[in-house]
Amino acid sequence: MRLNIHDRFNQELPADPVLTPSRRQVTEAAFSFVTPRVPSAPRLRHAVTEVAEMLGLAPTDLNGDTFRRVFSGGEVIAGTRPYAMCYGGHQFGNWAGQLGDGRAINLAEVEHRGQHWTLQLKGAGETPYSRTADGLAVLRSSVREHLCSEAMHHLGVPTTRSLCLLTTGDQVLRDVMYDGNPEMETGAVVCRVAASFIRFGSFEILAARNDLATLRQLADYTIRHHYPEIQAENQADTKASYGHFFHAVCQRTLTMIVHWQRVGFVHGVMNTDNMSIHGDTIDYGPYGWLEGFDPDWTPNTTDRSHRRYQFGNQPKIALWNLLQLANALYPLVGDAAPFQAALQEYQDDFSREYTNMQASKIGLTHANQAANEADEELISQLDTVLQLTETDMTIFFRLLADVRKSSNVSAGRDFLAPVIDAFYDPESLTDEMIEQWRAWFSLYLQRLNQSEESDAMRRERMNRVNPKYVLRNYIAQLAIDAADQGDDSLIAELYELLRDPYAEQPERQKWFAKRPEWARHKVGCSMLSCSS
Ligand SMILES: Nc1ncnc2c1ncn2[C@@H]1O[C@H](COP(=O)(O)OP(=O)(O)OP(=O)(O)O)[C@@H](O)[C@H]1O
Ligand SMILES: [Mg+2]
Repeated sequence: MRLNIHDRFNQELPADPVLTPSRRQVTEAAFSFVTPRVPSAPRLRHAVTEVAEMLGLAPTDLNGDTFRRVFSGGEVIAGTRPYAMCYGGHQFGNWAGQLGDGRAINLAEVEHRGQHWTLQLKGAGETPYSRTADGLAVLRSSVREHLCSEAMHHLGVPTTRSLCLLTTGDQVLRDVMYDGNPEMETGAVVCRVAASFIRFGSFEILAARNDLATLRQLADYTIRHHYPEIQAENQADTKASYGHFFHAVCQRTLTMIVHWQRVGFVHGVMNTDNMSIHGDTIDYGPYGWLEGFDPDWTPNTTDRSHRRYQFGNQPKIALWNLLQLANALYPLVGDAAPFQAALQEYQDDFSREYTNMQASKIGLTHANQAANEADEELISQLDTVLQLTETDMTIFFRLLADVRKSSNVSAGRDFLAPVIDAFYDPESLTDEMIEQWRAWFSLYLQRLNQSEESDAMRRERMNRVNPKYVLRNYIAQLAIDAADQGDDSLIAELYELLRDPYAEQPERQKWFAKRPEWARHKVGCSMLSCSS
């Protein structure tokens, strides 16, 4: 197994001089060197050939002993020095001080085909940032992280990738529902891959400590390697470059959030330590997928009372998080204007991009123009009717593509036939609800009939925007239950399914189904805790 190692982060930025994993505050440093824990009996459970190829690995490497040892933490790649990054963060709206990679360990950076990738193990043991926890991860949460990273990538959502999932052979104690019933679970490690794992909190911790020298070093480093176009344009004016950097992060974050809302993804813990400066989705913890279309829904039990991170709040929370990043970068510039301008632009652009995305989900085209008022009305009314009775988001939008321009909505319920499978209980639709749906469909059909486009063409366009298959909460749980019994076939099957989420895949139609009743209140299917 050969990787083209080209480390930069741990070469160019200041290191913590202490080399033990003793828990501590780490100052004037961007990271600490650490050694991954050696697992007792590592076993490869699933690997992604496509990510391996992206890194320059051969498919045959995946089955080798070296691969198993390196990506379970048992062997350090020659010439590399693994490290944990120092960062802080705002958790649920409050400043939490130093957090850092408590169980993530960066192995190395790899250069392949002109691109740089950082390899990071999650769950490979203690670091100076582990605080009161053990540095480990369990199979349950690792299956979720591994499958969802790849599913999101194939949905077209910016995300960290996942190279592989291994179990360590060690047991890990976890209290899943924080109710005083801890149990032993199977330990696991995932290898994540991203351009870098620099987070909003990486800057916040340095600003909070007023360590402007390291803050500037980190900002310069990030711009130099990850936003080189900004450096090129602002050679003579580094202050301006920090503002441009912030602007670029705002725009990438915006893109990521619009995608989340498009596919019905709820992150669950949008703390600033879980926000990537690349606009990648990072930290697949208590995330979930909207099943019934309910903007108030959050899967995270820790957030049950405040619902800060519910689906409908995600755009606003991203803005709040960006404001924290602006505060952290401000001392480097000393002028609030560029930050305010970028935040304002985020809001303006967001509302336009969001409406356009929603319009595309119902098949409207605007030939590069913003949606007009009538279309906005159509979109907002849909939001209301979707919530009349429990209606599956993914299934509804996918089936909506089957509606014909010639449909007759004047009487009866038949006009709902194309989308009827999206309703959890079609019997619960009252006459009044039917009339609301009828009103919406009449407007919708009027709008569709303003266009010359054929039903087939519109359907094709809509099916590229509305996935057929997403990693429903209960589906992930089925894969976890099987993996817990040693059977990884469902992980492999779901990985294949989710590689092509917009395709019909008739042979896998059983996964195009509403959440079954048994999963409605089952832990892991509708409620997720942060215990992972
Ligand atoms: N089992 C654990 N051992 C040590 N530290 C942990 C553990 N679980 C979480 N942490 C730390 O607690 C903080 C918040 O955790 P959070 O759940 O956001 O992250 P995470 O799931 O561990 O990781 P990441 O953000 O890297 O995906 C982070 O500093 C994280 O490293
Ligand atoms: Mg995290």
